[in-house]
Order: sequence, then structure tokens, then C-alpha cells
Amino acid sequence: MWRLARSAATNLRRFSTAIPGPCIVHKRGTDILHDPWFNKDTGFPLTERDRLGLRGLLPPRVISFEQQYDRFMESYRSLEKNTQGQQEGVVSLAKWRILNRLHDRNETLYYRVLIDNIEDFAPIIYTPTVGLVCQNYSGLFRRPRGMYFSAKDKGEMMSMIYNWPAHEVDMIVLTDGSRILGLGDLGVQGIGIPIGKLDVYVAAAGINPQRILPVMLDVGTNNQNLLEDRLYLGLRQPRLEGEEYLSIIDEFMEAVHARWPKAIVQFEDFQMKWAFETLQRYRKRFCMFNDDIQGTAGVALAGLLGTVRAQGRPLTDFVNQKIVVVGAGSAGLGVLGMAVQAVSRMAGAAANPQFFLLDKDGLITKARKNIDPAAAPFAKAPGEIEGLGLREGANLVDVVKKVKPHVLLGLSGVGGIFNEEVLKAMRESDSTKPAIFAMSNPTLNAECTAVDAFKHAGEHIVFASGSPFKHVDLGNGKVGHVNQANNMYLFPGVGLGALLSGSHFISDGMLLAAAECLASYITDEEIQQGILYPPTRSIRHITAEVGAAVVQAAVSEELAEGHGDVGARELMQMSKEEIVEYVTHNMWYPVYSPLVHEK
Ligand SMILES: NC(=O)c1ccc[n+]([C@@H]2O[C@H](COP(=O)([O-])OP(=O)(O)OC[C@H]3O[C@@H](n4cnc5c(N)ncnc54)[C@H](O)[C@@H]3O)[C@@H](O)[C@H]2O)c1
Ligand SMILES: O=C(O)C[C@H](O)C(=O)O
Ligand SMILES: [Mg+2]
Repeated sequence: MWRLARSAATNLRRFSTAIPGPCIVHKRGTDILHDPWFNKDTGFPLTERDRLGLRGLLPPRVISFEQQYDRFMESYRSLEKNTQGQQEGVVSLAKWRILNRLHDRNETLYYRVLIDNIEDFAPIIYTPTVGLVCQNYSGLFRRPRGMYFSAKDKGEMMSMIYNWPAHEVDMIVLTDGSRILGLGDLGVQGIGIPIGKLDVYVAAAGINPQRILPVMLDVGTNNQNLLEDRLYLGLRQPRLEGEEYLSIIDEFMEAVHARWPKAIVQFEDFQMKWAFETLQRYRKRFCMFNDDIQGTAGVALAGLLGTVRAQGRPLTDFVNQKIVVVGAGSAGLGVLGMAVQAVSRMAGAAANPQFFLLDKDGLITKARKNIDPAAAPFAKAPGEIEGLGLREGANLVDVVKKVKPHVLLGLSGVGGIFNEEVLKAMRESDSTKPAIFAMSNPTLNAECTAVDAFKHAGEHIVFASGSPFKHVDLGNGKVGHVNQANNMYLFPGVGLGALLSGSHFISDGMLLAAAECLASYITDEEIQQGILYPPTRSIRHITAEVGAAVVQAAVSEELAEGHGDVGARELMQMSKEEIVEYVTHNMWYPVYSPLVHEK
């Protein structure tokens, strides 16, 4: 395993004195102060104020970047102090507002505070607060961010795409708002998700914020409350369906490809039917992936392999693990698809994985009427479950009691579905260290809380959740470790690696390499403490490694065509260490660059 020193994690360049290269700006005066890409607020040096026509437009004192940083953090900390004891949602939204104001004003400072304080700020700009932000979007809306394409724009997208001010775009996150976290159809309000995901791209993968584009494709909403809400900002019409729907997505993808043929497009929070359909439709034509299907699968597989190690078993024992997956949507099916691939690689195609899949109607078997074609490959044959006393539609408690699974993994979007009875049934698991993954987001939609998991299933479990929970005090100085099993550990590296490889599409091999890299990142000592994933504070470091693994896989599959000055041949000649260096070197880091005006 190749890796940089882990200590070099996030603050790598915080105190670097290297002079950053200049940045060309085509504006002057107040236009610069109003542009968060270039604005430095009171940080503009006097010479720059002269050069850019800013003299007199700012108070005379020049404040250093570090002073600005400290001033922001002080106001953030006093907000924390002043809101102590208030309702959690109110506090989170207040924190989101103060961060969002900075985002709107000065992106360099915003991303620096985000990178340095990612553990504190990820739950605000990302899951879970981002869910609350989406729910309250109409009320919170002050200014637009990203682009909005609606069903009314049909035929216009090819020209609209040129309204975006940046010449280059590397990363696009796209949603149609139809399945926002576990919150359902939020229509245009779902734009908060691409914004949050791209913030993670900047913070974790070092994608330049001037080269990101959050996109909302508004094809209507089936959420009656929104349709009746007079402040709703999206199209007030039911969602387009069938060919009408696909023609909108087709047009958008063509427009993006025409302007930025190398941009990576991440599909996010599409309802299941469109998630699978669009993935199949575009994955070989464009450089795109579906984060909920493929990103989640990789993160879950890394965690599942970790649980095998936690039991003190060799990785190949994965083929014998009994895994109950609750939720047969885009995420659950994505996870099972990748897990089955892993089993067949380990034990050959004839292997018979012991995976059990449930949806809202219980255990899915081949006897299920109108079974979803995407779920069909994972349906149990009657012969496989009769011996266990199970049948089509068996409920969760029964399944857990009878299967005695090694792992119980929830991607159902249903909060609390791992109730006391289910968790207590996990005490009878055949594993020495049963694992519980409550992966649904946001927090209230998690299948169980961390406290309940340790209380009811036992202190020896391994626990992971999609949204962050605090570690659990088990008494006597013992701590129940809480892992965050969230695709944020994977998608930034997948996007970054795909971009830097120059591959025209994202192959299964590239995704698998990402998952394996994440899985092998954790040491045996950490695994023994129930740690399956790195802490959020090392996300930039793990992302560099995942990105490098993705580039490496693209090179070995002969898909890599290079990026910028680095061509396919150079990539092929690089050692693993050099690829990590290449990736790290290409990660943007927020510092004030000297601005040079050009007409
Ligand atoms: N942690 C992560 O990284 C991550 C990644 C992707 C999705 N998620 C979360 O997973 C959840 C599901 O996402 P999705 O895209 O698969 O959604 P989806 O709508 O495609 O699927 C939801 C599935 O849950 C099933 N379900 C509903 N009620 C159920 C019940 N009572 N018992 C059993 N199954 C039930 C549905 O039948 C469906 O199969 C969301 O909350 C989302 O936030 C988490
Ligand atoms: O957004 C997240 O936190 C993870 C995931 O993509 C989800 O849809 O829940
Ligand atoms: Mg998602």
C-alpha cells in the first residue's frame, strides 16, 4: 500500500510561505469586491488596490489572511456560545447561515476555514444540516448558486450552458431533486445537495472552486405541499415521466459535453428508477457516475471488508458473511451489486453469497409478484430460505432472528426501523463482532441511533452511520466507536481520479480500486477498536489516495489519456508513489493569489 505520511493530512500547506502564482481577473473595482471567487475583503494589499481600482473602496487598514481567518472563527465560536441550549435545528441553520454568508462573499477564506475545520463544518454544509437547508430552501434563498435547467428550457440548453461564467468546468454534480437524502421529493429545493457535495469536492479533493458547477434539473415535483406552497421556487407541475423526462436529461448531457467535454458529471439523489436508467444510458458515453449507487457501494464494501477483519478472519471469509440489507433502492442495490462482484472475485462465479434483501414489503424472494428487475438478481429462491423457516415478505425481526447475520445494513430511509427488538435479535448473531450499519440520512432517518445500537445489540458490536453521531460512552472508560459510513469518503476521490486520468468513462475497475484503497487505509490496530473508516479530518489525505488508486486503475486498463500537460505515456511510466504525488500536486488549496487585471 502506497501512501503519504498520514500526519500530513489537512494542514499540509497552512503555514507554507511559497508565493502563489498570479490569477487573471477580467474585472475591476466593486465588481471584484462582489465576486466571491476573487474577493479578499480587507485583505487586498495596497498595491493591488491601486492596480485594480479598489483604492478608497475599502477601509484603509489591510488585514492579513490569518487575521481574517481568526476573526471569522471568533464570530463562529461566539455564535456557538450564544445559541447554547437552543433547539438543535435552529442552531444548525444559524451556523449554516454564517458559513453561507462567507461562501457568498469570499470563497478563498470560506474554503480555508472549511478545510481546517472539516470535522466541525461537514455536518453543517453537508449531511445532516444540508437536508434541513433543502427543506427550508424557499425561506433561506438569498442568491442563486449553480445553474437551474427546467423543463421549460427544452431546446435552449445548448446556449444556456454558455451563461455560466467560467471557461473551464471540471466537476458537475447534478440532481433532479426527486429523492433528497431520506426526505423524498424536494423538487428544486434539492439544489442544496449538489452545492454541499461540491463543497466536499473542494475541501477533500482540492477541485478548484472556480471549476465546479452545481446543477438542478427541474422537471417538476410530485410533492403536493411544495406544489401548493406560494413561495416554492421551482416549476409548479407534476414531474415529467418517460421519454419526456429522458429527453431533458439527454439535452443537458449533450450541452455539457459540447462545452466541457472533459467535465465529470456526478448524478446525485435521483429516485431509483431514473438513477439506474440514466447510469446505464450514459456511463459509456460520458464520464459520469451515480454517487448513490456506485459511491455508496464502494464505501459500504470497504466497511464490510473491515468487519471481516474485525472478526479476526481473513478477507476471503467475506464469501461466508451473512449480510441483511434493508432497503432495495438505488443505494441498497448498488451495495449488493458490488458485494456480489467481490464474492465472485474471491470464490468464483459459482459462489452463493449469503445476502438477504428486504424492502418495504419484507424479505424479497423469487416468489415476489412484480419484482423490480434491478432487485431480481438478489431475490432468494424458496429452497434457500425454507430451511431457515423464512418465506416471501418475512419481516425484519424474523429475518434477523433466523438468519443470525454477521451484518445488518440499513439503506431504507426509515428512521428507527432497527428498533429495540431488531437490535436485541442481533445479540444472537453468528459473528463474534456483529456489525450494524445505519446508513440512511439525515440523522432522523437513520435506522437507529448509535446509543441504541450499543445499548440493545451489545458493547461488542461495530457501528457505522451515514450521518454523524457522537462516540458512545459505555461506562468504565470504555467507548463505543461511531464510524461515519458515508459516500463522502469515496466520491471525491472517484471524481478527482477520473478527472486526472483523463479516462472517457468510469469503469468498474476504477470504482473497485477506490473501494479497495479505502478498505486498506485502516490499520489492524484501528480495526480492533471498531474503527472502519478514517476520521473526517483526514478526508483530504484519504481522497488523494483514493484518487491515485483510481488513476492507477485507469492506467492499467489502458483508459487513461492524461490531463493538462501530463499525457497517457507519462502516466504509464509513473510509479505508484509518483501517481500519488501527481494527484496531490493537482489539488487546489486556498491562498490569496496576486490578482492581475486583463481586459
Ligand atoms: N450513507 C450513505 O453514504 C448513503 C448513500 C446513499 C443513500 N443513503 C441513504 O439511503 C437511503 C435510501 O436511499 P436510496 O437511494 O436507496 O432510496 P430509494 O428510495 O431508492 O430506496 C429506499 C428503499 O427502502 C425501502 N423501504 C422503505 N420503507 C421500508 C421499510 N419500512 N422496511 C424496509 N425497507 C423499506 C424501499 O422499499 C426502497 O427499496 C436514504 O435515506 C439515503 O439518504 C445513504
Ligand atoms: O448525501 C449524503 O450524505 C450521502 C448520500 O449521498 C445520500 O443520499 O444520503
Ligand atoms: Mg446522495
